[in-house]
Amino acid sequence: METVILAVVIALVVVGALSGLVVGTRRKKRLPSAPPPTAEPQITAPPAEPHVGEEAETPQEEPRRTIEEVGLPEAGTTVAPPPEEAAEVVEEPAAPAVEVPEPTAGRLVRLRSRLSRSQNTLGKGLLSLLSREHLDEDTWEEIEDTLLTADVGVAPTQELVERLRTRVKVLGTRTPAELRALLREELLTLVGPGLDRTLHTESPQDQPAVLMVVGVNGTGKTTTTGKLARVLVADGRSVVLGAADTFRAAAADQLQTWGERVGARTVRGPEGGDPASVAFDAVKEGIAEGADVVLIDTAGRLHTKTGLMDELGKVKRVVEKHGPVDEVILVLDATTGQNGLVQARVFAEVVDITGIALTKLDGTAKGGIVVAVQRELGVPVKLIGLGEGPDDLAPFEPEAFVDALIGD
Ligand SMILES: Nc1nc2c(ncn2[C@@H]2O[C@H](COP(=O)(O)OP(=O)(O)OP(=O)(O)O)[C@@H](O)[C@H]2O)c(=O)[nH]1
Repeated sequence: METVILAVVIALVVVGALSGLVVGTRRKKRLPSAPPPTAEPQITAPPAEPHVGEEAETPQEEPRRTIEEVGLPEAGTTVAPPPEEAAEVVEEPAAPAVEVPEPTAGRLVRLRSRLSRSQNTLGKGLLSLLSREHLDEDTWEEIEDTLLTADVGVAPTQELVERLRTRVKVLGTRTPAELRALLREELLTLVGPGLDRTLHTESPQDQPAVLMVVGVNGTGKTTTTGKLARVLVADGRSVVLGAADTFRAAAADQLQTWGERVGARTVRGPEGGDPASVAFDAVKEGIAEGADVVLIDTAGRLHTKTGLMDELGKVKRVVEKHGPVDEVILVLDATTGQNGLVQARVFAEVVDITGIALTKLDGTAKGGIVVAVQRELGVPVKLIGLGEGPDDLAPFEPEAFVDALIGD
């Protein structure tokens, strides 16, 4: 009986052990077929960690560099990332391409055809009148009218006609070549080949030269300031721009765009802010960064002369706290003729103009304004605008100008 009980117990133990083994194996086999982990992460991030999901889709603000933080390129060079870095800068906000402006030397050669196209009616007209067989009073009157129509001005016209009369008489017979040479010489005398047309872009002090650009809005003042920055950069100078035309926000934007194209920084203030303070800050910035030239674009509203006088006078006085202003360039639109002369007079009463930039000479036959405005102000034309292109501003060269007038 005891043996039977022992056998039963052993049998139960064996069965129990076997069934335990089978269950264990089954459990192990079930593990791989367990459901895969859900997309939801099981571990919750601490509250400070960034969330995933919707928030992850929100683009993170790229830390944008302010213009002050952007390193300026070497003047006159194109900024292109080295090839090995190109792949890394994909995420960078697109930097405006820095252009290499056309060199100033020889610009007038390229632009000369434009000058001839617009101006040669004056020269050709004079030549054909002078070539007439009989130079009677009517012809001399026509010569006078031709000069007045081209805006040469009354006094210079009379002077020129007098000199031509005398010289033609002395000449006796007139060959076309002689007449051309004579006219060229006299026109050149009238334009003033001996005037100092150097743009003073080097300060005698150890600081940037300061150039103020003044003129009535719409004459091409901001455009000329921008083009002038390119002229300077082309000549290897570093430039800071001051957007002191705070009256019109678009003027500051426009100037900044010109500056960015050649890597020049623009100092600007709030719309309607104090122009003198912007001008002051621009010079301060120019000094701080060791720039060669600071160009200040000013507002030219001619509503009241007193207002203009106050504003421009103040800008100049405030800038002069840093040192003297090296140039005050008056921008005049050549197409406005006598009106331009009136503007010139008003500005000359307000500030000491040191040079004239005559714009839009490509759009008028009245190139005689060069002579008239120089006489009016006793100041030389230093720059001429011959188109809307960024490099369509050239230093004024009397010989090239007169040659364009009389044609080849
Ligand atoms: N054809 C031609 N157009 C020019 C020349 N210079 C400037 N312009 C154009 O004249 C227009 C007026 O130029 P702006 O520079 O805006 O005039 P602004 O005097 O600064 O006037 P505000 O911006 O209102 O202060 C622009 O369309 C220029 O492209 C030039 O030499 N020839």
